[in-house]
Amino acid sequence: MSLRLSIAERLTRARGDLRMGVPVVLAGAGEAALVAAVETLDAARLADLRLFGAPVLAITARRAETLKARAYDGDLARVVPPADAGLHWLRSVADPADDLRTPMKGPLQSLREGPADLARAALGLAKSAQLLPAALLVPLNNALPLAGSHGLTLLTLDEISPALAALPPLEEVVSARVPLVASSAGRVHVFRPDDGGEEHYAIEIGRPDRDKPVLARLHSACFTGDVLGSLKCDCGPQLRAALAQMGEEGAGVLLYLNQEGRGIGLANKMRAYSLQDQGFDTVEANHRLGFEDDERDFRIGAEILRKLGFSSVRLLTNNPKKLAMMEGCGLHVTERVPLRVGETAENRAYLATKAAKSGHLL
Ligand SMILES: Nc1nc2c(ncn2[C@@H]2O[C@H](COP(=O)(O)OP(=O)(O)OP(=O)(O)O)[C@@H](O)[C@H]2O)c(=O)[nH]1
Ligand SMILES: [Zn+2]
Repeated sequence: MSLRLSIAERLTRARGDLRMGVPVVLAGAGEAALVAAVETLDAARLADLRLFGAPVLAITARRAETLKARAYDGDLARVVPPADAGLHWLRSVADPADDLRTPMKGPLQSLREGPADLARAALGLAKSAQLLPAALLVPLNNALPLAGSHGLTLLTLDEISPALAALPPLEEVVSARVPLVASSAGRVHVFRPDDGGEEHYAIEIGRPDRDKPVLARLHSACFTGDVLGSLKCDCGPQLRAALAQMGEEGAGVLLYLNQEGRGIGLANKMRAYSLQDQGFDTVEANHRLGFEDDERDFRIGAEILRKLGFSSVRLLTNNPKKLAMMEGCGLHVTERVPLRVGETAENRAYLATKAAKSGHLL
């Protein structure tokens, strides 16, 4: 018997560490580094990290573009902080909140030589912890003993990339009857991934025939739209309209996927909203933060539908990427059912941007 933790277990632990401001150790390809997320780093930890060597600051090419830093590594830049750079400087590189008010004084110096694999893994880790994608790396000579003696989580490159890309197996934990306004025959199923990550929910209306295409909706969590009735998006009306249509037809499945803010989390979505108040659209705001337009993993929806016994769907959506993903995951989409509701004066520009830049169908 071995009590050695699996990569999935260490990955989840590493996400928690970074969210608490605790560094982790990444090793591989003859290199190793202490890694900390800039967002959660404090001055004392920064000073401690510096005792191990000179840090490098990894940011995504998206963020580098805004800062006019050279991204020699393609999808990312390894920025060399000036010797006197403190926490404030690091935060200004990581967080675009003050880009316009106090622009960074450049030029930023980026590394051109040497491998960028550790930096890439560090950014993947920060993103998957729903933190700003900016990571401080301090090169190490002797990673293993250091991780062991300080109780730090150790991840190796060969295991981290496939683990970040993999879809953790999901299992249904429980389901129970919940009568809804849309239908008295509602049932909520809770699905839990085996890596301790976010749970997702399936709301089954009626008892859909597993041998026929089911009316289905993949809804991504939107706290502001779904719960608060925000006028900035169309999520709340879409959620209720989808359930109402399922109620009228007597059958359907709505997946409530906890991928807030197209996968960047509520804190980052609020950062994006602040940028939108400075004049950037929904896509530009994500990019300035260092994220892609859409960081969701759409495979989760297909996996849950399959687990529930469905193989073909009539999908309620205006997003062609959701259609392509379902087909790509082996779920047959027999029909796209448009879902255009909830346009307001406040979200008109947002919906127009989704149509123009993200390919949403009108
Ligand atoms: N990052 C970011 N996320 C947003 C913004 N506005 C809404 N969201 C999120 O966008 C997601 C909307 O998801 P959906 O309605 O499922 O998806 P969609 O891609 O618009 O596709 P359909 O509604 O199916 O046509 C939710 O997770 C919201 O929290 C924004 O300005 N920035
Ligand atoms: Zn929304």
